[in-house]
Amino acid sequence: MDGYQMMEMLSEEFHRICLGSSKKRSALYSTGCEKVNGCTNSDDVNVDVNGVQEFSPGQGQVLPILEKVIHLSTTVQELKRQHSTLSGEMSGLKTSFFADTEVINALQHLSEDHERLRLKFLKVSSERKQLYNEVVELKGNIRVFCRCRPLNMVEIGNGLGSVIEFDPSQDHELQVNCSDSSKKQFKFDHVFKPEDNQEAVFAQTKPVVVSVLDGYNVCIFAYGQTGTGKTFTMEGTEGNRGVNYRTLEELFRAVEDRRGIMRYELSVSILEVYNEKIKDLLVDSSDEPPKKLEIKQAAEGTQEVPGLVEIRVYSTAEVWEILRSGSRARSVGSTSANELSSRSHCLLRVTVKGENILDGHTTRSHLWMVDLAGSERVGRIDVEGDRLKESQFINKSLSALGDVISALASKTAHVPYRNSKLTHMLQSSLGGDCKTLMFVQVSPSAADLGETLCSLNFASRVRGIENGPARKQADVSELFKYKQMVEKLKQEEKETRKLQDNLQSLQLKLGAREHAYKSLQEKVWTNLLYGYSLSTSVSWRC
Ligand SMILES: Nc1ncnc2c1ncn2[C@@H]1O[C@H](COP(=O)(O)OP(=O)(O)OP(=O)(O)O)[C@@H](O)[C@H]1O
Repeated sequence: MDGYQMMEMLSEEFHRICLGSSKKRSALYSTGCEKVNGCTNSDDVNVDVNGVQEFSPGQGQVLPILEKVIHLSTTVQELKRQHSTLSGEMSGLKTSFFADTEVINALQHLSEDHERLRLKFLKVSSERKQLYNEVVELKGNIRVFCRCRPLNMVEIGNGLGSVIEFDPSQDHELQVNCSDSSKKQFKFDHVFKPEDNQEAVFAQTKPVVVSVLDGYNVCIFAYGQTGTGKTFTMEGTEGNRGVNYRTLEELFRAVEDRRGIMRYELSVSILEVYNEKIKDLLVDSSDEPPKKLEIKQAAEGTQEVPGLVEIRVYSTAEVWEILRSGSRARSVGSTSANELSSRSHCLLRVTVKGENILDGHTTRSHLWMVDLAGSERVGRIDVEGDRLKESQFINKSLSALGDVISALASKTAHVPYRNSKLTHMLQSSLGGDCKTLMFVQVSPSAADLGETLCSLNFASRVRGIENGPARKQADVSELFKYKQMVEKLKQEEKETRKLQDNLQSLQLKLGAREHAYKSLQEKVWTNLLYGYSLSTSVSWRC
């Protein structure tokens, strides 16, 4: 029972007792009713002239009533005292609250500042996005990196030397020593030497992958002969993680960085294209035959694969396991796991849903990371039966990919996406505003010279059409200017975020004070009302 309920009960009790007492007095003095003989205990009964019995306190009850009256008077006094203390507290709080005009004014200013900064931030964000996009575009929407693996133990043991030379002053060039003693020069957007590690590779890749958070579709693929390091570059190993894992790690980092401004949802799918059939690598197909997956055109013009598993990911910790399980499923059912892996295209798709908290703008974009099938020519492998069929499918899809990239780079009206499952699936992420990055992987071994030249020629065609030397020359100074602008905008973005945090904490403080004030006010009013009614009742009844 709380204080108010107790007061209420006491008030009723008091009222009942007083009413009984007053009725008794009236009966005694105005109607002349007589006390019934023999009724001497405390529950005396009076009988009026009409024979109606009425409860009335006898002499033995007067004392308890008086005691109760005294007790109630004390309670009322106590309540009055509490009320006056609370009133005092309330008026003190009222004074301090309203006297604190500085805080109120500061909050008003902050509120205005917040609105101004919010608008500025939206403008700056959209400029940043635009500039960032321009920077990536200036570098080329289709970019080609070349990575050369080190000679392996077998090659060294066989006394094979490297046919590839790197000029230390040229990050973008390599030279191949041909068998006829001639030299062939190749130029790419970046060349990674055998000693370049996974960090160095990702440092160059990062600007492209982050575009997916701004709503751009991105496609990265590793192309090259079997054993040249496509899987090493894309997947890597537990202690030497590749582009796939590092990309997700970077995306989580950037998502955290943009918290409070953008809300993101990241999910991953892993699939394989083998002999022009799509297989979901995140489905356990050991129990039942795998579901047939097809590419469908969605209403908004994007390509979707209905039924493809998408796993929502929240942190890098769970990503590695998902990537490993996808990779394990890739080799299931193969008599020679490594060979099958090189005969299929493995695709990791990251779907990013973004929402700008400030203006409600939403985006949905895909980032594809593709470990392509080995590009070696049919002549070098077994050309009978299933292997011949596999090789034909691989050749067909790789040349379809080459055709698509060439068509995009030369801006022809028709882009032949539908010539293979691979290019059809990647349609929404190749061309237009999308960023494409190709890793051409090569072996330095003299034994692989022919394949190395084939891969480098293919990659040069992909790159050459898009980035003519004249355009690249003109872009360098512009690029520098844009880089500086992007840095400045990033700084402004940081400051805006800091101000927003300050405003938020001030708003919280104000809310807490308002709440305390309101609850105190309520308490005072309730006490005032109950105390007043009780005191009135007591003084009136007494
Ligand atoms: N840059 C590198 N540094 C060190 N080791 C490398 C590098 N690139 C490749 N390797 C090693 O070479 C071997 C073959 O690499 P990997 O399996 O990645 O080639 P691949 O092109 O994906 O082959 P496949 O087409 O069969 O899938 C692996 O043992 C890998 O660790």
